[in-house]
Amino acid sequence: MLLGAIADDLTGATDLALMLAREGMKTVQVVGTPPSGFDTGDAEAVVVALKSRTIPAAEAVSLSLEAAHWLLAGGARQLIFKYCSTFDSTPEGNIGPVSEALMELLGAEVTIACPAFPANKRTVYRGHLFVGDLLLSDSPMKDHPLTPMRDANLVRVLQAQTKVPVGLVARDVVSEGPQAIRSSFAAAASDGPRMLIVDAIENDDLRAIGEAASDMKLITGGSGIAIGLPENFRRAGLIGGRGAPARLATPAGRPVILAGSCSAATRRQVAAAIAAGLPARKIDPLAIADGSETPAEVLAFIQAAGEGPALVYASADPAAVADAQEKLGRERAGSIVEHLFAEVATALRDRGYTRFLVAGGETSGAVVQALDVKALMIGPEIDPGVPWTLSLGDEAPVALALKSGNFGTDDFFLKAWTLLS
Ligand SMILES: Nc1ncnc2c1ncn2[C@@H]1O[C@H](COP(=O)(O)OP(=O)(O)O)[C@@H](O)[C@H]1O
Ligand SMILES: O=C(O)[C@@H](O)C(=O)COP(=O)(O)O
Repeated sequence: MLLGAIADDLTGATDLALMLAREGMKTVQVVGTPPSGFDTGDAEAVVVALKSRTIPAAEAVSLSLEAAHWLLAGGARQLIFKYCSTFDSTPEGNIGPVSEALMELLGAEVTIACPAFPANKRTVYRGHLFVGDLLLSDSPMKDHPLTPMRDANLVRVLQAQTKVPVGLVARDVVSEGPQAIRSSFAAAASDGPRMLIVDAIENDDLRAIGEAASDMKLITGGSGIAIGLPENFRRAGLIGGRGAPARLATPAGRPVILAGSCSAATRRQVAAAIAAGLPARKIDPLAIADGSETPAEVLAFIQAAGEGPALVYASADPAAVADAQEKLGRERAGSIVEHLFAEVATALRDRGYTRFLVAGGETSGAVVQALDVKALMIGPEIDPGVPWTLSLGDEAPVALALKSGNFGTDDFFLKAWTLLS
């Protein structure tokens, strides 16, 4: 293993693994930190998927350190801490505390923090994060059920989460290329530990940043920050050229769509699927809480829906989410939905379902944990940041498309299936 990554949620891990695979590294994604001795085969990059984005900071730090120790023991020469391209975090973290702990572990004087992912319209300019044409704080992320993002100034957001001084490498420097960027890292390091937000508005910026960071022990950011890293290993003669994208041996079996994301993109995808005539059932946290909606009923609906994919969705608009959270509490409203999806997914797998399309990072984490999937092979890209994957090491493998809430075109739930044989 050359490159080790720790991702704070499952869809984020898949997004990063796809990026590394596309850039020519043999990449495996594992779910949680595996036991020592776990075989990652000939993987050149390994991404550990955690579910640590919204848990208490101390727990996130401890899980991330455990993953880091495992990756280092496996030979990783450089670590990436992958978080969301919309910098999803709470005022307490967990981006700051985890980055700080990993810097300490690695003895890193300086690290970068760059969530830019231009293919999905996330750009950073003058330290401010844009989602398409909107500042993060004006985007639908301001209403996220678990991590509402109300400030687009990343220097300020990150500084509130860490005692390590946070600085900025602005686009003026980035556009001068790898040499200038590297000099700005060195200047920051000479002043003591630093976290640097780095501007990037296009892939060429990210490739230049990647080249400049070839010697950096820890790199943090969205999947975009990884775009230039495989080339460093290729230049050093450590990896081969870019191969053809992996083909998945898709298991025979029935398909289902489980959507727990309330993002604007997922809600559009739900609407498009319903408009196209997919059998669909909406579930509501309040109904689950009072017992009027049960996993058994949801299961019966899916099984009765026929051979094509049925859709079960909790996706709701910000007013409905706020109402559920007011009555149940933010955490319980989320976990009650996640538990239902987890239970339904397990029952479906036991009944021969093998193709799962899951929308939402936390939701995917809950489903994959329930299915007891230990590792994933990355398959064809459905849309930027979202591949089909195949569970590894299972007697009865399942195909999983784990969709980040905000990713994918409106017809994602319809078109994804065409990539499976
Ligand atoms: N109707 C709802 N009301 C409140 N919370 C909800 C509702 N539907 C889903 N949730 C919760 O919102 C969270 C969405 O997070 P996640 O699955 O990570 O989606 P995303 O990828 O969009 O961030 C999950 O915890 C999910 O259970
Ligand atoms: O970086 C991204 O945007 C994604 O990889 C990601 O982390 C998304 O998280 P969710 O929106 O919670 O799925």
